[in-house]
Amino acid sequence: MPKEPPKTDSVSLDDLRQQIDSIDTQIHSLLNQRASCAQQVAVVKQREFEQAQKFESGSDSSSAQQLLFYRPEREAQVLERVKKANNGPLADDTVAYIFREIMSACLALEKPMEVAYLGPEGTFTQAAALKHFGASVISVPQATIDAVFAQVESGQCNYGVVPVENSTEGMVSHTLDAFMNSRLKICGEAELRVRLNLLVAQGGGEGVKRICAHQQALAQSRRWLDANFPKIERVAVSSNGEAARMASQDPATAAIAGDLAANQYGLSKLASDIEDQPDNTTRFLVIGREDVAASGRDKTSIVVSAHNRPGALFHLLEPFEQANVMLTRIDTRPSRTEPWNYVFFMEFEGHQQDPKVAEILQQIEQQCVMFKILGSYPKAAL
Ligand SMILES: O=C(O)C(=O)C[C@]1(C(=O)O)C=C[C@@H](O)C=C1
Repeated sequence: MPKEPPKTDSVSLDDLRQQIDSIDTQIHSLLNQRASCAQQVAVVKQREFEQAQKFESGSDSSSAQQLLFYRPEREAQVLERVKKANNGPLADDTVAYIFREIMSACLALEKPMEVAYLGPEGTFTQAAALKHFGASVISVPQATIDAVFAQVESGQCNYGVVPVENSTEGMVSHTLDAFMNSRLKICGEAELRVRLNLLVAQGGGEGVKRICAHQQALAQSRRWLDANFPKIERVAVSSNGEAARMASQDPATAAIAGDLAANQYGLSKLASDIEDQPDNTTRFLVIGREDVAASGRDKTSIVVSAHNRPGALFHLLEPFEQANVMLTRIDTRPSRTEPWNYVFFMEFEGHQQDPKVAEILQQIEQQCVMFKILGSYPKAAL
């Protein structure tokens, strides 16, 4: 329940502004104290990394140490803590968004992060990347999901963001397939409420001959388009961002895209919220090269191929029931090794280091011809 605003009978506007100025001075000073702490954290991480390397070079251990500035599990814990401790009047999510940006700025002082995403600029994937990492990262557009994987694999970008499923249209099979041939790990997830607009160049709207969008956006607004523009040609293009770019250059082209793309290309809205499902949401995965430590609110994703025998799927699911662990998703994809052979993408609650989850993983591995842990990562906190 929002709190009642305090009584203001005897307070003047000047008094209140003076109070705000004084609070801002304190916030400002605290922000810089926090930033300076983060700078010291970076020095400590560097020192610990060098010590671990020295120790390793003296032993025959082959585990490659990495210097990690971005700590997804710590960020998730900070966001959960501020939400829990919040007494208002600001909403929990609002407070979390503010702290998201504070951490993003602090991390950029430790090390500027480059994050590849499925572009071009203005896509929902870019919006998801900024929502997850905050605005202080350098976001680097890529033309395809494979290119996002390649940028992170080669080390050119620190992390990547790719779409994985939509609440109206289901899974993004290309992303699941890309994991099959990749050594990258899932380091996080982000959810984005996808609000679609019909966009045209400034001052346009008359004489629209085609509506361009990614095929998912066309599918997500199909009924609205049938009702409002039944006779206008629909053209599937590589992304909504690309559709927006095309609309900005041609008054006969309208685009379906989100607010980020509308702002990016200076387009006007002919209509907003045109998605057929009012809670249309897309889920994205953050990919990186390292395993993530447990945050206390985690998920684990695996991809497996079971021995081809009766009850195979039943036996894969049984350990979850026995351990009372929530399976949050299961998808089937062709294995691409031989016809009519399938792999299962499974996602469930808990971290691979939790003894309960470790036991499940062991049981599943015993039943599989192929078994791969894609990663354990914090549940979306925003
Ligand atoms: O705690 C750390 O390891 C930090 O680097 C500090 C901090 C933060 O600003 O709170 C910044 C970046 C990390 O991703 C996590 C947290």
